[in-house]
Parts: sequence; C-alpha cells; structure tokens
Amino acid sequence: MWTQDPAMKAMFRVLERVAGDDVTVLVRGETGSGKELVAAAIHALSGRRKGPFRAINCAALPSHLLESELFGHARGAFTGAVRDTPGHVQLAHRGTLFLDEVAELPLELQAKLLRVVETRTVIPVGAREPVPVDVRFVSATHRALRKEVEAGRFRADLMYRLRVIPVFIPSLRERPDDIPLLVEKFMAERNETSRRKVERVAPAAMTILRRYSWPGNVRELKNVLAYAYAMGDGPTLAPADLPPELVDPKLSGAELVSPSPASEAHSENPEARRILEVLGRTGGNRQRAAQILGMSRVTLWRRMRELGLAEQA
Ligand SMILES: Nc1ncnc2c1ncn2[C@@H]1O[C@H](COP(=O)(O)OP(=O)(O)OP(=O)(O)O)[C@@H](O)[C@H]1O
Repeated sequence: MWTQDPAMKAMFRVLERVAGDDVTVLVRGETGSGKELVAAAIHALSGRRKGPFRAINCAALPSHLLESELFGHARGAFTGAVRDTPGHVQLAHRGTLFLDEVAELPLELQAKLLRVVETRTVIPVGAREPVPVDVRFVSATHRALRKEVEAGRFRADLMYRLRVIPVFIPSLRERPDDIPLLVEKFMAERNETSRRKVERVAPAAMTILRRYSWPGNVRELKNVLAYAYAMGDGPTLAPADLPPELVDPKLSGAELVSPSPASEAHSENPEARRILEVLGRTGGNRQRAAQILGMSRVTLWRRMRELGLAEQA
C-alpha cells in the first residue's frame, strides 16, 4: 500500500501488529479508499497467507442469494440446488473472508453470521449438520456501525464480534500528500502497458489533482489517470488531459449541487452527500457519475433509490 500519510502509516503499524493473531478487524472508510486492499494486506501479513482470501460484497445481492453465497446450500435446498455447494465461509477455510459493506447485511443473516463467528461452524441452507470452519474475518463498511446499532439496523453483539480491532482509512482529500505518490505509482503501472508514456505531470495539472475533492477516492484517481492516458498525447500530463469536471471550476465542487430541501435532508448521510455532489458535477449524468464513483450504473441507481435520492436526478 502506497502512502506517506502519518495516520495511514499508524494504521499500518496496527495491522502489522494484529495480522498474526486471528482477531477480527473492521475497516471503515469511504468507497474506493482501499478497504479491500487493507483486508488483503492483513491476509498477506498473517499466518494464513498460503490459504484462500475471499471477498464478498454484502450490498450486492438480494438476501436469499446472499445467504446461499455466504453459507452455501445443500442439494435440494431450493429449486435448482442440484448439488451441495459450499459458500464463501467454507471456501475461505484456513484463510480470510473479507465481508465488504457488512452494515448492509440483512438482520436475519446477521444472526446467522454471528453463529458462524461464535461457533466456528456453518450450516449451509437446507443442511442439518454444522460444518467446522477455520476462518479469519475482516469486514468493512463506509458507515458508522455504532449508529447502525443505535438505529436497530445492526446487531450490537455482532458488531462487538467483528470490531475487535477497528481501523479507519482517511479519505483521499484528507491526505492530499498521498496524491502525487499515488499518481506516480499509477503512472509507472500505466507506462508499462499503455501506448502513451508519461514522464512528468505539469505543475498546473498536479495542482488540479491536489485540489479536487475525490469523492471516489483512490479508485477515482486511478480512473482519472486512465482517462488522461487515453485522451492525451506526449510525455507531459497536462491539465487538458484531465476530465473536464476536474479542470473547469464551474463544473466541479459541491457548491454546484443546488441545495434543494431534499439534498439538505440528506446532508447528514455522507454517501448521499457524495452521490449528490458527483451528480451535480456531471450535470446529472448517471453513467458518468457511476464511473467517477467506481460503481455500476445499476448499483448507483439502487443506492439512489435506497437513499431516497432517485426523484432528484
Ligand atoms: N494506498 C493505495 N495504494 C495503491 N493502490 C490503492 C491504494 N488504495 C487504494 N488503491 C487502489 O484503489 C482501488 C480501490 O481500492 P479498494 O477496492 O481496496 O477500495 P474499497 O474501499 O474496498 O472500495 P469499495 O468501498 O468500493 O469496495 C483498487 O484498485 C486499489 O488497488
């Protein structure tokens, strides 16, 4: 992981210290900030590094599919279940299971996950016998889990189980000194594979990159560089190579989002705020907004509906 931010370095020291124990780690950070990378680093630093590392996004599937993906199912459990199928928990045996967006796990599956964490066994859907599993759990969320508990959406007992070691990844805008470092790293990667070879970033372009608010964090920075490589030519990365909404102050920044009553009501929710900000910058273009946020258009639409933003776009 590339960083020179003191808070990130301190977080890394914590990870190095705890990776070897089987304690659960809960990573909190905005979308694209590197939560999965942190989970993979914990795995790589642990004694389980030769075992599997599996990741599942708890927000990506409807409840019944997620249950079977996570815990597996027995033959005949439902129409189409033609054979016993292990879920992610079993597939991560002797390794690490990364539960991304764990706060989105429905309550009934939280109960089932709690049993797995406590008993170190899993009962696949439609099966009778528990199967012993040896898994290290690392979870992540962009939400404050304690608030989810207070609101009755997340079980307190599961939170305590999953959050033995809590770590926080600052957003990219909170660590602007990481921007040149990450630009350098991603440029080196792109120079290997791309037709264009960039040798330097024009100071004006770097100023733009450093001033931008990066709602999609490191993933967005990576995407912006991909754009710059594709759109520009020559050895110098210039402001003109950058996406227009980064360059034109009229197109960038949260102040463009008209403060409608609905967006004010959502100003407490960081994800809603971020989505509104990006939609403001893209002039309501959802395809482009989804790209910036590093999610599919369908996911963006679903999140907007869930957050009550759909009527505004
Ligand atoms: N410090 C870093 N150094 C190098 N690459 C990074 C760093 N942080 C993030 N990345 C890269 O940025 C991208 C997004 O990171 P990652 O998938 O870990 O984010 P995330 O927080 O898990 O995102 P999401 O919340 O959307 O699941 C990945 O390609 C990852 O390799």
